[in-house]
Amino acid sequence: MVCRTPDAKQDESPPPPPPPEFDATVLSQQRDIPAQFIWPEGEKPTEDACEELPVPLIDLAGFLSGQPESAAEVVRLVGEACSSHGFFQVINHGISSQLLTDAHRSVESFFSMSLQEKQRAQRKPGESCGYASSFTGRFSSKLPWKETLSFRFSPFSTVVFEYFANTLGEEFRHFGEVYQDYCEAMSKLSLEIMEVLGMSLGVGKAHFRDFFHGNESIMRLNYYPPCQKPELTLGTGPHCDPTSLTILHQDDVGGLQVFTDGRWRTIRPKTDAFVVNIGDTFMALSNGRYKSCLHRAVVNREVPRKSLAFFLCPEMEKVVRPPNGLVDSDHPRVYPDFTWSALLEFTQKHYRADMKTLDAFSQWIQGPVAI
Ligand SMILES: C=C1C[C@]23C[C@H]1CC[C@H]2[C@]1(C)CCC[C@@](C)(C(=O)O)[C@H]1[C@@H]3C(=O)O
Ligand SMILES: O=C(O)CCC(=O)C(=O)O
Ligand SMILES: [Fe+2]
Repeated sequence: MVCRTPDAKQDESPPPPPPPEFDATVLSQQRDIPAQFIWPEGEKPTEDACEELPVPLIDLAGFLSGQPESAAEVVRLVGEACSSHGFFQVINHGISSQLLTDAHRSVESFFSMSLQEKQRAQRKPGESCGYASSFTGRFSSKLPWKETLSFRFSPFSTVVFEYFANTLGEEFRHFGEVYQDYCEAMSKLSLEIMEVLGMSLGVGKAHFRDFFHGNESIMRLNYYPPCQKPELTLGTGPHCDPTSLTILHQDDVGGLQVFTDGRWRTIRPKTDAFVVNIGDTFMALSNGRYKSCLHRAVVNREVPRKSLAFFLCPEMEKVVRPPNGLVDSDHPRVYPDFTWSALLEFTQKHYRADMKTLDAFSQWIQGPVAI
């Protein structure tokens, strides 16, 4: 593979020095926010974005219990949503409300710890897992107003449980238990959704479920502290998820916005629903039929916001290629073969994920070095 460096994407002029640290307890109180957190004019939050985006609310009960008529309706609604913007919500998904409550409580207790304690899990440069207080060491401008804790999940292992016990210590055992259970439930739900996606694309129930059977996924806890200048910054900047399928649960605060039909609109939180969206890797697997859509998260002056994101990803070295049924003379291949390990490395080392990640990556893996 011949690699070339993608075009410089930011920081054309020398940026001011980054703030030493994003200590939420200090920064949330400040009337003025450091320059590195101020986003450019065209990317700042817009007031009209509070309008609600109508995304289908899909009741999975009938599909999960094998009722053919409900299943057909689920398949139709999911297919429609994924062909237009790739976002939908699911209810009656089989995840217990107790597990969700525990998962949100644990987010609260983790991020309420002192910066020093959280930094025991500090994310290392070039790695996608660990604790990050904003991305002060990683990017030098357009910093997100958030803290995150990310870790890997793979079925048939206790990798999440071990991560908490080994990285943070025995006293974090309980977090490990909660998130091991949560990730197992998310992986199961994502494979069920893969059945729906396979049926809606006409390649059969098993194709994508089998493809993701041994997934190597990422779980991310997002914590957005209050900000005294929310109109100047973003919690998560505009991006399409490079991963395959995202299952998001947001608390009742609100802040998720999606860009469709030329404008930003909000997906309001619903306690009993998960927000599901197609990521770039699934867009490639569907040969461009299903859309990975631009979204972001805004912050507010008053209260912290929490969200739990499970990013379904294929096994690292599995070739991402659409099934034969989705490729023909009317539908030639849109993206080259690639592995998730290469795309992940691209987003961690060479390119800051945005709305063009997949196109930039496709060029990068195919293109010769430009001299
Ligand atoms: C593989 C990943 C990279 C990011 C985390 C997962 C899936 C989504 C990506 C991300 C959230 C997209 C927005 C920008 C980003 C830098 C962020 O704000 O967190 C992205 C993640 C990352 O690179 O850490
Ligand atoms: O917190 C949210 O609502 C969205 C977060 C997000 O898009 C992400 O982590 O990829
Ligand atoms: Fe996202």
